[in-house]
Amino acid sequence: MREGHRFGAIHGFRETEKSRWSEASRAILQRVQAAAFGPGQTLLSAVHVLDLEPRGYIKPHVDSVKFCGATIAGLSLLSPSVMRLVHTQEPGEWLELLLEPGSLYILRDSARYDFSHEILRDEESYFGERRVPRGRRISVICRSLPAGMGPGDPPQLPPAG
Ligand SMILES: O=C(O)CCC(=O)C(=O)O
Ligand SMILES: [Fe+2]
Repeated sequence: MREGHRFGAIHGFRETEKSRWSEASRAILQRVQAAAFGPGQTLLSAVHVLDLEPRGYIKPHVDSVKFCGATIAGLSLLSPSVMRLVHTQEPGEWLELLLEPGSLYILRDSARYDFSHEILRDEESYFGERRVPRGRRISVICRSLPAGMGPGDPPQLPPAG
């Protein structure tokens, strides 16, 4: 489906966009949104749900500025995983995040625009010396809208390949 914002970067996955949630899930999403977004930010109306199989991974990419604003907030569920950020101009500048199940990462401003993000495949899934075996991972991702776009004008994404 809609993967125009990082075309071809994700392997071994299925995904959907979801606007309707149970009351219990809405309460969690509200906590995520309160933690990640400022009052001046408008969110994409649908939340992105990505289901990555144990052998699935995400290659380095920067989400397209056409489809996503300054903030990306992702809740990781089920398997732990390692997210690596690499500066797009200075590849020697990088860092890794250990995404435990139930953890929330927030990529904002420079982390969102100046660094690529990726989820390491099982064979490369180490956090420092620590091996982080990959199982199925589900992420629930909220994004702000690009500036100047209203929530009623969802961006037209190209069809998935
Ligand atoms: O699964 C994640 O946490 C990140 C997904 C991602 O980078 C994307 O959909 O652009
Ligand atoms: Fe991304």
